[in-house]
Amino acid sequence: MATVESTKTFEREDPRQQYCLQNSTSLEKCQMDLIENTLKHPLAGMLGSLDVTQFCSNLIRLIDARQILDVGVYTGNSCLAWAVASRPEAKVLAMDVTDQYYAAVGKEIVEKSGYVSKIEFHFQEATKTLDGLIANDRKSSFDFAFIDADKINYRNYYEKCLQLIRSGGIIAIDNALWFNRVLQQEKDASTTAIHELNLHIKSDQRVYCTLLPIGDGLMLVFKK
Ligand SMILES: C[S@@+](CC[C@H](N)C(=O)[O-])C[C@H]1O[C@@H](n2cnc3c(N)ncnc32)[C@H](O)[C@@H]1O
Repeated sequence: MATVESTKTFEREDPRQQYCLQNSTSLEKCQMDLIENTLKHPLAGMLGSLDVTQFCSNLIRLIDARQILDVGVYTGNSCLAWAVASRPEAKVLAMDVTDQYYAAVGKEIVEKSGYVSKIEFHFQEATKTLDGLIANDRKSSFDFAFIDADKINYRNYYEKCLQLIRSGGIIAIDNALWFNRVLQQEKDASTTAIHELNLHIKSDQRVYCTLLPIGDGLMLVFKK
């Protein structure tokens, strides 16, 4: 097993963060290989924070999630992590508007990892994939959802995932602090979308929530 290393600049530069990662469960070699390959990609900043990926893997283990939604594949870091963390018969439905990053960086590693049969990829607009699942009677049939795609659509992803998740299931929303921009007075469109979703979730009577300051902020939503 490879040791957990940091991926984001703010993780690499913070000794406290380093210590936490070094004393958390290690990732499998296929995950570390995928991370290393992704760090060479020009858009490596899109790679999920390691502490978030690691923590969500343990949530998946905790609730024994078997039907998992992954909104935003990029090179495959998050969907591979959910496939590793879940039991062999579990399925991860991974969606992205494009397969270009996955095809160029992650595909070969994921296909050799032994976990690829657990992942079903849908490369099109994520709202279309989620609407298709809702129309196909998959409401309340998923245990865990990870939202990490375009921020402007976060509210749409949240509402659709909430329909698809069962009572007692979890929705994890990444980048909930958006590099602390949610704290600033002036907000661009993505920051406003994230901030308004945080406020909406906080007052949403259908769920309990905790906004954690790990990675770039992780909003955890527990469906009542
Ligand atoms: C931050 S990256 C995902 C990172 C990944 N979850 C990880 O852990 O490394 C965001 C991804 O969302 C995808 N995306 C952007 N707009 C989208 C849309 N409308 N529908 C689906 N995916 C979209 C991008 O192509 C990109 O791959």
